[in-house]
Amino acid sequence: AKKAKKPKDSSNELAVCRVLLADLEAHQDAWPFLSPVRHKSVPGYRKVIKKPMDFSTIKEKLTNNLYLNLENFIVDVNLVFNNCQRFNEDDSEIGRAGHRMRRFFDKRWTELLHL
Ligand SMILES: Cc1ncccc1N[C@@H](C)c1ccc2c(c1)OCCCO2
Repeated sequence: AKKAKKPKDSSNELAVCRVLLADLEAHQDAWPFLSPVRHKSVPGYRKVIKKPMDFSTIKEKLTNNLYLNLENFIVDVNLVFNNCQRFNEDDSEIGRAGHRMRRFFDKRWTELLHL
């Protein structure tokens, strides 16, 4: 027989987003991602990265209710990490920080969702 699917409780999704963002910002490897990349100090960035994203911009969007659900929030967090992988060598300070932050995020949100 078909297993009854658990009803999705979306009421606390935005609270989960706030917890996840606070954890990302507090991480020791978050430093490259805390504020927007200033294209004047990073030559070529504006040309290569079409959709810049960073944790302070995500916080702003969360505060202004621009995320309708957890999915939209996760899309922006992954944009931070995908931009990082596109622009930075894997074997670089920022590249390594990006990989460590992505691993941390993936682990953290699956923990929170499996409570
Ligand atoms: C996430 C990311 N990807 C590619 C380039 C930079 C960044 N992050 C920005 C915030 C940054 C980090 C380190 C920096 C930097 C700027 O200023 C230029 C001088 C070196 O120090």
